[in-house]
Order: sequence, then C-alpha cells, then structure tokens
Amino acid sequence: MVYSGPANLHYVTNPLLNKGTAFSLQEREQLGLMGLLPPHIETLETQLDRAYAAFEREETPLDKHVYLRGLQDDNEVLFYALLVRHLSEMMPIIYTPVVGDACKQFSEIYDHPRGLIIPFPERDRIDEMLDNAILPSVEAIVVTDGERILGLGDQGAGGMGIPIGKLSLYTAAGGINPSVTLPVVLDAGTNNQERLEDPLYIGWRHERISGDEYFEFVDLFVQAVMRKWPDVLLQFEDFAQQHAAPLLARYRDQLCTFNDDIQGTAAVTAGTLLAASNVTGVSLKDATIAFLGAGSAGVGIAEQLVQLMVRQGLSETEARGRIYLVDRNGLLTDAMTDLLPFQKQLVQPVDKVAGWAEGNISLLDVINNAKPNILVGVSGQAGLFSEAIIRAMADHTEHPVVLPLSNPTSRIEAVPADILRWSDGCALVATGSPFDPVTIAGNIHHIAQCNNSYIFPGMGLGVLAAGARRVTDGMFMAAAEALAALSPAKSDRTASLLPDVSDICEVSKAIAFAVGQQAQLDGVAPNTTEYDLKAAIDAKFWTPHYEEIA
Ligand SMILES: O=C([O-])CC(=O)C(=O)O
Ligand SMILES: [Mg+2]
Repeated sequence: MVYSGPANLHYVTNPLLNKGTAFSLQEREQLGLMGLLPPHIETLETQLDRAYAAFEREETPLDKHVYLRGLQDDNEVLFYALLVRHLSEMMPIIYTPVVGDACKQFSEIYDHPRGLIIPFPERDRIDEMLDNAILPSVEAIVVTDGERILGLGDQGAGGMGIPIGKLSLYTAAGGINPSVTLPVVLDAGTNNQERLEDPLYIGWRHERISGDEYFEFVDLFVQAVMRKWPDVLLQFEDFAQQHAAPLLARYRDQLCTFNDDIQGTAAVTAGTLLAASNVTGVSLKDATIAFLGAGSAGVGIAEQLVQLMVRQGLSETEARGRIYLVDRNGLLTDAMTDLLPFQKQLVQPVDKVAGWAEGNISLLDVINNAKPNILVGVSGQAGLFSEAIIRAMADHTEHPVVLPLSNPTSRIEAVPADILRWSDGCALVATGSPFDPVTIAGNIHHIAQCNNSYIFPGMGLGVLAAGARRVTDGMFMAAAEALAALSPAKSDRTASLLPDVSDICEVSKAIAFAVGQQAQLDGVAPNTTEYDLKAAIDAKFWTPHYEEIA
C-alpha cells in the first residue's frame, strides 16, 4: 500500500528541511506541525549546546561518529553548524581516521539511507535510481566502488562512508550547499571474505566483477549522470589502482571530473613540499625524492612534482631522474616487465642503479645511494619507515622532509614522534591523518595534515563558482600554489607546513579563486573579472543557517 499520510511530516523527517525545536510558532501553524514538537522554541545556538553535550557523552570515537551521522540524517543545518564550530575536534571523527572504522563496520552501524547505492545487477535501472535521489538538483557527486578504502582495502558497499565524509567536507570546508551533493557507491561486489560472510552485510553478496564488465558498469553510471546532470562535478574516490588511472583518462575530457587520490593527493603534497622548500632552502628543482608505494597516489604525486620541477627549470628527463619509486618489488626500473601503464614513465634506468644492491633495490638502498632529501610514504603499510630508514635520511640531509601519508592512522609508515626522535628533531613531517604536536628537546613541532581535504573542497567551490566545464592539471597546480602561499611556516620555521584546520574555509576560498582563474586561462570556464570571480565564490559559499519556511 502506498503511504497517504499527511505531507507535513516531511518537514521534520527530511534532514534538509528539519529545524526541530527551532521551527517558529508561525511555521508550526502553517506547516501543520502543532503538537509534533515540544512547546519551547529554541535557537540554533541552544540546539548546538545540546548537540555538543550529546557528542561529548559518546565514549568511543566510533560512537561519536555514529552520533554525528545520526544528527546529519536528522537535521543538516544543525549538523553543519556543529561541525563548523568544532571542525578541528570533529574532522577526525567524520573523516580520517575514524571514517575508516565506520567503513569497516558500515553494515553494523547502518541506520538511514543516504545517497545512492547502485548494485551491478540493477545496472539497467541507473536512470531511475538517479531520479530517485530526491534532490532538486545535484552539483557535486563523490563516487566510490569501495575497492581501496583509504589503506584498508576492499570494504565493498561499506565504502559509502567515504563519499559521505568527503561531501561533508565539501560543505563544512568548501561551502557547498548540502542539498546539491550526492554520495554514490557503485556496488560491483566485494572480494572481502569477512564482508561476504557477515550476515549483516548490506551490499551485493557477490565477488567483484572485473574486466570489460566492470568498465561497462562504470560507463553506464557516468553516461546516466551526464544525461541527467551534464554540468555536475564528479569526484572519483578510493578506486583500486588498476582502475583509478584508466577511469580518469577515459572521462576527464568528457565531463567535469577528477580523481581525488591521484590529483587531490598530488596537489596537497606538492603544496606541502613547496612550503617545505621555503623552510629547508632546497627548492624542488634541486630536490631528490624517494617514494614508498607506486600506486595511483604515488604516481599521481610524482607526475605533479615532475611538472613543478619542469616549471622551475629542469628538463622533463632531469626531473624524472630525480624521482625514485619503490614498491613491494623494490625500486621501479626499466628492466621490470610487469609494470602498470601509468608507472612506466617513472622508472630508473637499470644502468644508473646497477651496483646499488644485489637483486631488488630496497628503499634503504635508494636512500644510501641517491641521497634523497624528501621521502613520501603512500604504501598503505604500517611501520615501513623504520629507524634505519629515517636515520639514513638524516645522515645525508640537514632537514629531511618526511611525509608518511597512508591513511588511516593504523596504516601510517611511521608516527611523527618516532620520525622526529630518530632524526634528532631535524625532520619536517606532515602526515595523511591528524597527529598531535611533538615536543623534542623543548621544541614543539606542529604536524601538518597533508591530506587532500585541503584541496578538494576548494577545488569543488572553484569549479562550481566559476562554472568550469573540465578540471585541468593546471587547476590542480594552481591549487597547490595557493595552498603553499598560505603556509604558516613561510614566516615561522617551527610552525606547521600547512594552515590550521580551523582556517580551512579561508583556505578553500583562496584555492577556489586560484582554481577559477586557472580554469578561465585554460579556456574551460567563462571569463570574468577577478572581482566577479571573488563575488561568485562568496555567493556560492553556503554557511549553516535556518531559512524561514513560512
Ligand atoms: O580520505 C583521506 O583521508 C585521504 C584519501 O583520499 C585517502 O587516503 O584515500
Ligand atoms: Mg581517498
């Protein structure tokens, strides 16, 4: 039987409309809410006090996550007002690291529908599903297939936690109205046995589809999105490395799209390294860089750094010669036959490295021979930056820059306190997940969070405010440079390499401006004056507040 109850209920059940106790008397009368709400009419301020107290009562980080997600599903204005007010405290709860646990336990904590979960067997009904999204219009989508969730691997449909968390930051940090954002999971199955055997598992209980069938499935989705919302910004997130780069290559010229793990992570890392070079005095063109991890994130960062080094005057060959990628089989060389296509540009000639080791060349061999001053970890493996590795870095360089970027915290290559201890406080450290400051010999070292969350909210704001039709490499370069320009370490060497999380809205606006200008230069957005671009960004920037409904 189709529900035919009163229509007024949706004002208190739709989180985009609900104001709870803040509905005015007039609204209560006109919308048919009399008696549904307690009589005392409250302000958003009072609601915030109650919500924060409830948040504090929750004991574990995952409980706090569940509380905040519940609030989001109940009343989005209140959720965002709370989040914006306590961003430094709450970002680790709705985003990395706690969102990792939320994805692993997504089926256990599942409560409300949010966004779309599109299962492979229903692939001929995607248009209908997009129609069901019940949002008046959609401007930003974050999609995952759940195969490489942070460093936690295949979480199947539980990966939905990631698009939800990313889009929460689109709003809290990038000012995108939540009513135009849509999280999506393409449920292509899972190869995670634990999930498949979990009686509570919410996803399609089937091993992952692969090959042509997989790419055709993604294509059905992208084509349906382009039919329904041709101007939408589509962010790909946490796809496995064998899919991420080919999907980006396939779609980047068809619609406004980017891959956050390849391009967003690359831009924030480039911005962090530009900021670090101000502190160390070693510019990127004079740097040598070692990577642990040669997946889509590592290669994405390396390619962005090649571009930056070329801009600073190196030839492309010289730039590539300064970058060493190490994965589980050792240093990538041109003698290897099983490399993925996107890795092949980033190999070292075997002739150059002959004699560095017998057999595979390890990260330690690379450090001892190439003497890098920058070390980037994107391996997804905890603990691989050992004491020997960090000490070898510090032996060759006065201020080694060490970026253990794997998320969540449980996957980090080394914790900042160890890196600083092993380098006698000389290293500059930034991490993918948040860390408290470290005190060494009386000096406080602030640890920047080198996470794509500094980039994608501003990228989204810039794209949407400028009306960009495509996302170019230049726009990511502009974002990286705008971020570096805001580095507190520019004027104070002991300060964090990146701005404080509490300043992220201002960072996003600055990035949006740089991105919008670059989009115009690249011919993918209509030309405007700087004044009009700034005004468009300010006008687009949504802040949580209640609209009068009646
Ligand atoms: O989500 C994050 O914290 C950063 C990211 O994209 C990833 O690790 O996949
Ligand atoms: Mg990601």
